Amino acid sequence: GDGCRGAAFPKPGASHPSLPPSLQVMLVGDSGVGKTCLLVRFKDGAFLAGSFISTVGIDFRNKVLTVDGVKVKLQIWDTAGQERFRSVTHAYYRDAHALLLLYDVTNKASFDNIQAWLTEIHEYAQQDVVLMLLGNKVDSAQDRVVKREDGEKLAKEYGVPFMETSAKSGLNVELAFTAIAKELKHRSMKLPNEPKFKLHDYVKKEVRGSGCCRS
Ligand SMILES: Nc1nc2c(ncn2[C@@H]2O[C@H](COP(=O)(O)OP(=O)(O)OP(=O)(O)O)[C@@H](O)[C@H]2O)c(=O)[nH]1
Repeated sequence: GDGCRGAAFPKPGASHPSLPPSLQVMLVGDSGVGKTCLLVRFKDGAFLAGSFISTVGIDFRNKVLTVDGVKVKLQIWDTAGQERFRSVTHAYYRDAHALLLLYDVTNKASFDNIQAWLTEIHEYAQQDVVLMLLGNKVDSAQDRVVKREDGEKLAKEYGVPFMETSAKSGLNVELAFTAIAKELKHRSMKLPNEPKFKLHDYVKKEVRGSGCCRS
């Protein structure tokens, strides 16, 4: 059965700390910011070029990462950014351990909507949800309208870790999901003598630039 889905983290101090069978990570943000492409890049290492097919409702894929020698199974929920599917996605927030909130650096409106997304997250997600802000499509340097500093400033204002990514070139995609997996793993398995993991510091491993020539 799937009865463990959304199970709470083990109690701190439990004698055998262990990870929940899977950790739910949800991708949210306006339609067209690249949520599906980011997930496909992470899962399959590919970029789906061509026509844009909007996600209908919600979709998910699993990926197992090895974090500090421990296998972490991420169940990644790809939500539809379109307004008409909002009520569907609202129902999933509660079970999310982590949220990746995306905007598109070539689309100002998607950036301006981040505050509304944060309000929605505040309303529907767990209070201790792990949150990260991603500015996607940095490969499109000529079309960029949202400056890196704008993203940084907004993220700082809300105390949210921030990175710029490209699903097209792959820039920082693996790093973003690894950061989330590490944070979730450290939260649920507090091993003795293990230094505290700091997500805000870890995101500084981010590679700067457009990533245009990497893929
Ligand atoms: N240049 C560039 N284009 C991208 C990138 N990521 C996505 N795209 C393009 O942006 C469009 C939308 O991408 P999707 O991943 O389908 O967007 P989405 O956020 O899942 O959209 P919804 O499902 O409607 O919420 C597609 O045409 C992609 O090819 C990127 O990193 N760089």
